[in-house]
Amino acid sequence: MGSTRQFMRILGYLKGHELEFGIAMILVVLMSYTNGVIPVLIRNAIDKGISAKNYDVAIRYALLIILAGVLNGAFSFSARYLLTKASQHAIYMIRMDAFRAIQRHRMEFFDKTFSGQIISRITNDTERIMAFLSFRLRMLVYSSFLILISLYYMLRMSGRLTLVAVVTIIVVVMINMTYIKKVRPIYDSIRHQTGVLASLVTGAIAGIKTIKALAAENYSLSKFDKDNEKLYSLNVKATKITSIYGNSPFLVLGLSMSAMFYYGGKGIIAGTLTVGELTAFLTYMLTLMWPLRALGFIIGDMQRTLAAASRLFEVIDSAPESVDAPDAVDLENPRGEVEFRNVWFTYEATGRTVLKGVSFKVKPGEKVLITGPPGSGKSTILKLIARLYEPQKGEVLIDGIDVRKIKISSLRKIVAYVPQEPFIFNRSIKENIALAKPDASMEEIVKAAKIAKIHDFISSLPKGYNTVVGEKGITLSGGQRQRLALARAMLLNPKIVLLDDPVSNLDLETERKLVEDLKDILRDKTALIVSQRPSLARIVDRVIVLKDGRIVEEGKPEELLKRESIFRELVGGEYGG
Ligand SMILES: Nc1ncnc2c1ncn2[C@@H]1O[C@H](COP(=O)(O)OP(=O)(O)OP(=O)(O)O)[C@@H](O)[C@H]1O
Repeated sequence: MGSTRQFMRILGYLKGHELEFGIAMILVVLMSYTNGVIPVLIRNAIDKGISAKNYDVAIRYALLIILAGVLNGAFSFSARYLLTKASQHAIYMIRMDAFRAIQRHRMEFFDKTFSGQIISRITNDTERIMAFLSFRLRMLVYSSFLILISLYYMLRMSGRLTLVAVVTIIVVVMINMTYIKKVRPIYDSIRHQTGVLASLVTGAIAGIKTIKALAAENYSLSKFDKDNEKLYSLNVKATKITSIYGNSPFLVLGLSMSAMFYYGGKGIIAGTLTVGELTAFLTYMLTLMWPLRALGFIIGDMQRTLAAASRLFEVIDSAPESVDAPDAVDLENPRGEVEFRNVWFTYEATGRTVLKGVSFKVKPGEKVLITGPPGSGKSTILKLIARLYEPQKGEVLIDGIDVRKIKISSLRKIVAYVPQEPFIFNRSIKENIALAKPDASMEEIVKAAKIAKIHDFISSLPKGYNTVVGEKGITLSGGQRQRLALARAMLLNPKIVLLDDPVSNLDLETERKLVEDLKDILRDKTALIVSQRPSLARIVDRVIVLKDGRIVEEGKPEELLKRESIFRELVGGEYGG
């Protein structure tokens, strides 16, 4: 039942190309006919032409055989073209749907799902559906009709020989289905193992500096060797099964042809069968061999195509339709006030409660430093304001409105969130800055870069804003990455800025400069900065100290430093320098 639904849903993606698909299927049926009729033509050529010594008739049938072959080729070419075109379009639509759905998914989905699995949905699973629509379905229809047409003509010639053919058909299809069942898990392991090797190589390349620095090449090599060996053994195993099962249908064919010779020969001697008819039977067996093997393969593999479809559709269906609540509002002219009211939060992936009744209020334009030991929940606070996650209990409010009631498009303009390790895409600097507003003018981009104080650096590059950064472009230093991320955040002129550890991994001098500039960058903005670095305390109005998901201290930095405080302990003697 579920399978039929998946199947119909796949076919549904052919919308707009139904005519091409329909014509292609008719052509496939015609293909089966032109192929299935050839043995009959051969029979006639022999019986009515050669045996009757009527060469004109023999030549006429020979020409008809050629015509059938030419038509078969033309039908095959057109059907393949039309089907591939229609199914490529269907796959294009499925991929778009899947990608759109993936983007709509909540952060919890990415916490729980391996990225490799998501990639596999969009690549392997769609490929499988594609193969089904363009190739397997064609083969299924072609083989089924060819078998039916052949059986029809065979039955008209000899019931006994047809019985031999039917037994052969059943045995060959069953051998191929068994083969697929046996070899499938091995091919799955091969695919998995190839993935393992690929990720080992990726890891080794990404971590090449560390590997070389630690002289860990041999360890890396022996790990690779072990997995490579596993892949080798699996391939040998698969080849063994393929050799056995790949050849046994020919043995069955040989036996059945011998049976046909036996019964057919007897028939010819008794005058109940003609030489042409026996030749036609033997030709049918040879013609059917390939379609029979394909049929076994397709039937054996059908369930997997449907499983791939159901995995893919699940990713599509489980994505929320819209992140906006029906009564969500646009927040015009925000003041920039942030408030947490008794917020409790647990990450679904681990079930750990990381915020336990957090309440605080940040006034418009106020700058707050959130500090505390590692893992105390500081970054989580920022993620809740940006609504990457939602609290299970309590409320996060902006200007007194629950963030869940603010349209996400509006929230993204008001709140700029710069994560701890901002991702730099392998594109131009211009595109990297304009991520949140791809149609931003050059003026806006330059303005944002100037605010983040990275304009001078960009201008000094030979290709300026068109310089490609990231993996295959120039490599940015830690400070430059942070500033690029800040420029990206400033582009929409947000009222609230959330900075997650902006100075981690920076050397002291770069840190000093960035902190100094942040004073300017954050002017007129509400800012929440997560950091354990004391330098940032100099530019904030207030400090919130978090420990184990609870606020344990709050106050002006200079006041906290004067008295015995956790903050003073955390900062030690570093503050003020
Ligand atoms: N996506 C996630 N899924 C599950 N657990 C998470 C996730 N993100 C963070 N955590 C866990 O939640 C706890 C709080 O994390 P958070 O990043 O908020 O702490 P933090 O105080 O910012 O830490 P640090 O200073 O080390 O960055 C940590 O124990 C962390 O391991």
